[in-house]
Amino acid sequence: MTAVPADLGKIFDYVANNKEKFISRLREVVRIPSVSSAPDKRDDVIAMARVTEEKLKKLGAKTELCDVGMQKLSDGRSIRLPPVILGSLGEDPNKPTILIYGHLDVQPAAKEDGWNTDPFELTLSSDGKRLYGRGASDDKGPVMCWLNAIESYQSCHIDVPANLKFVLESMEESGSEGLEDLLQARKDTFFSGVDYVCISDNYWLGTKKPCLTYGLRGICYFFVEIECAAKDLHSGLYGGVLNEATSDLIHLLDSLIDRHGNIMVPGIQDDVLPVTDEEKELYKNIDFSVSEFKAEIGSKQLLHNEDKAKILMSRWRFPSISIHGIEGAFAEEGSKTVIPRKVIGKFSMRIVPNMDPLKVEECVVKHLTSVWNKRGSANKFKVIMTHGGRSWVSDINHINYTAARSAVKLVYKVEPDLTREGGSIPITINLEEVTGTNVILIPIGCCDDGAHSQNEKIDVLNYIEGSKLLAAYIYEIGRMHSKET
Ligand SMILES: C[C@H](N)C(=O)N[C@@H](Cc1c[nH]cn1)C(=O)O
Ligand SMILES: [Zn+2]
Ligand SMILES: [Zn+2]
Repeated sequence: MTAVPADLGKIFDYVANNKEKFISRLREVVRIPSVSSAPDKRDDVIAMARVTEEKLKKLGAKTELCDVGMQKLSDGRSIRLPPVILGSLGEDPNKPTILIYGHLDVQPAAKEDGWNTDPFELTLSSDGKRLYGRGASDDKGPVMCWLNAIESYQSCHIDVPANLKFVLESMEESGSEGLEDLLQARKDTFFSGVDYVCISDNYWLGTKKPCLTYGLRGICYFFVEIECAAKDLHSGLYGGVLNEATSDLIHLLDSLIDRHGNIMVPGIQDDVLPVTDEEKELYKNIDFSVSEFKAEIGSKQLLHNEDKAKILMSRWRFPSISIHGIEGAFAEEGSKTVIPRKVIGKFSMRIVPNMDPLKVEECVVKHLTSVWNKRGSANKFKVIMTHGGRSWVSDINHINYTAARSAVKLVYKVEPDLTREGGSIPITINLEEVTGTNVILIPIGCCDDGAHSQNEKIDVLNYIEGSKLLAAYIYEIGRMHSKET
């Protein structure tokens, strides 16, 4: 392994010596419940953007809070979308320019969901190893790692060897509404002259070995709505006299996937590319333990039981459907005997290269309409795709990847695995298209961080070494770019 250059060594020491300060920085932002899917939390989402903008300004960045318009809610109301931060630090024509993307919004979280601590109060575990809180890993922790890295350069009086641009949005967890239009509008201004794009918004494949990620699945999110009455009804008085909305909905949802996880929507598999022999080879060498994976999620049996390649392919390169919930259905404690008047089923399909969200929408709407017509219920039925984002796969031979691999080796002293991921960052492919350059994902947290789940955390080690890693990535881009040009 190569030795750490002296300047980078100083930066690494600064990061290590400022661990408490950097943890406080994360604590301050976890405290803001910036849940993008909850309209009543919109002020907090906006506050989160403002607080982060101030932090960037303090580091000397030029910033702009961009208005991206209004959001139409399902109940007909409209509310303002949170602003997108565009920022830039450095404009030296002799340096490469890195565009950094991250998001400041989080998934919902409540103590009652089964959290052991307040989700919006960053809490250190008693052994001092883990930091619990919503957004600790997805994605406030990694965004703060960028700020920690920049502060470290500046405090050590070491020139940042690249110009940095930032695009920090606050609607990622809700389909990145408004961002694509902003990217198009600023294509020839803010987004021009970018040499590399870097995103830190995903996770290691395991808990011990770092990785770099070159692929993501896309996502198509659906709402299916059934209405059976003008008001909620007493099931003792009205049960047995009408088709209930929830039964109709469950019938529809059950038609989407079979017991083996096969998608039953006609046309969905048509565009999925066959697995090549070359691709099969890639899966053989990846460090992934099926038993550890099963233990982590606490599931006794997986669909593709002990087959490592099949499990990874099911997560990364085949489509899947997940049912997320039913709005309007009784879900609290106790035994309320209600017939809900209207229910909305929420499900999403993860999509893969060569699949088009519009075609997916067409297939799903056609399928559910056909199942609905066969059911012959007199209730009201509506299905809509609320957002659709494409998948993304990148070129791992680009200097962006070479620099990141070298950075991982400098910090973690291992060669990273190159992985794809089943999650979605819908704007990734747009960033690639708008800048016309390569995108890399550098994950900071571990696979067991519990993103979107109860007790989300980031390990102190990952947060601190992650701050070093991003500093080293900037350093390596600066070094390798000047050699290349
Ligand atoms: C991978 C990333 N950290 C993430 O969690 N993305 C979300 C994006 C999304 C899209 N619609 C709703 N959420 C995800 O993959 O679910
Ligand atoms: Zn995220
Ligand atoms: Zn997320």
